[in-house]
Amino acid sequence: MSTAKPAVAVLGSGSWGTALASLIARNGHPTTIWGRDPAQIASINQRHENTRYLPGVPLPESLVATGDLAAAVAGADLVLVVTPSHAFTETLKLLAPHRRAQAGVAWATKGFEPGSGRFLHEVAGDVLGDGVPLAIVTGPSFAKEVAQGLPTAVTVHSDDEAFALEVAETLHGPTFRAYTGNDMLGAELGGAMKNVLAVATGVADGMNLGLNARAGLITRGLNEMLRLNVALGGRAETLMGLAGLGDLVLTSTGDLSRNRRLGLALGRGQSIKEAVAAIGQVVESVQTADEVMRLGERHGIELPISALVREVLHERITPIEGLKRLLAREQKPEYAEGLFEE
Ligand SMILES: NC(=O)C1=CN([C@@H]2O[C@H](COP(=O)(O)OP(=O)(O)OC[C@H]3O[C@@H](n4cnc5c(N)ncnc54)[C@H](OP(=O)(O)O)[C@@H]3O)[C@@H](O)[C@H]2O)C=CC1
Ligand SMILES: O=C(CO)COP(=O)(O)O
Repeated sequence: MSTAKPAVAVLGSGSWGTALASLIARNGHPTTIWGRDPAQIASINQRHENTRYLPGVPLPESLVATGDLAAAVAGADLVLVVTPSHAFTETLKLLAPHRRAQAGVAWATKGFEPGSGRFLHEVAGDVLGDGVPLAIVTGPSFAKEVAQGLPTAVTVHSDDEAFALEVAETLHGPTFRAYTGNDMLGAELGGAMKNVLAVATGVADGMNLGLNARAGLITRGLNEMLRLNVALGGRAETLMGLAGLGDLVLTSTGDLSRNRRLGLALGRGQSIKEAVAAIGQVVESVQTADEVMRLGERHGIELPISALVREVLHERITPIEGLKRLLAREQKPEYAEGLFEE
């Protein structure tokens, strides 16, 4: 009997795709990473380094990079999509005709389909059709730290328990814990919303508003996540775990976060254009803030912090005006009635 581990194709060769591909290759899986930039592909194959997105971090020699998506997925038992949310639908459409019939599809992208606001599991179900095992990988995980082998815990959610376990097993290793769950909606909502909320704490810290303000924003941000999640049918416990609270704390407090850094820059008076250009990588909140607010409006859920982040990101109000509006809100009970009842 063969003991070969399942082959994995990772689609997207930015910082997170490269870090996950490196982890999976180190776990002994034949691993191919697909990207669209020939310079990155050559650098991964020849120097075993992604000089653009993870400079200075050695990658395993067994990791193969290619610019040919069909070739990347031809032998794959599992496909992991790690492109930004704006490229998610397009990447799945490229994948669909080449995916092996038995290969399940997971993704580590955080956000919604821009414009439609659809959840990524809805997009995946639509593009790939029924019967394809789907899973989301999410949780507090900076690419750089994972690539450096620092301890990390994530969670894998799927409606298909066996597939969640398969994906978790592929990722799980000596310094990387992968938990499992079956609340795709809640897990996706947490990963998307924390990016928006991290901008708010970044703005407050950029304005030197202090540690009390930071803790208040994180906690009230969590409350926004919980209320929207419950209205959408997600489970509160998912948001109290790695996919929600865990990632919210990491992204709101860790300066490796691009969304936090965007907030810091805005709080210090930089324009959004300057700040995004200086970061030079994907900053998901810029699109996600609109989609979160559309979801809130559709379901009648008030999201004061997310709303102000959206206004600041569109430069319709300044951070100072945003702060004044938040502080001027009426006094109210901390929790909406029935929030934790299912
Ligand atoms: N970095 C992190 O720590 C984490 C990131 N994530 C999530 O992972 C996703 C990817 O982010 P991340 O890797 O960090 O982003 P990066 O900014 O590091 O890299 C983005 C990558 O996406 C590629 N890309 C952009 N548009 C397309 C497209 N249309 N088709 C194919 N590839 C494309 C870029 O290619 P090119 O260079 O050619 O533009 C680049 O390789 C995001 O949703 C993010 O929220 C989740 C957890 C951790
Ligand atoms: O999702 C992340 C960590 O879990 C990365 O956050 P940023 O996209 O803000 O860098």
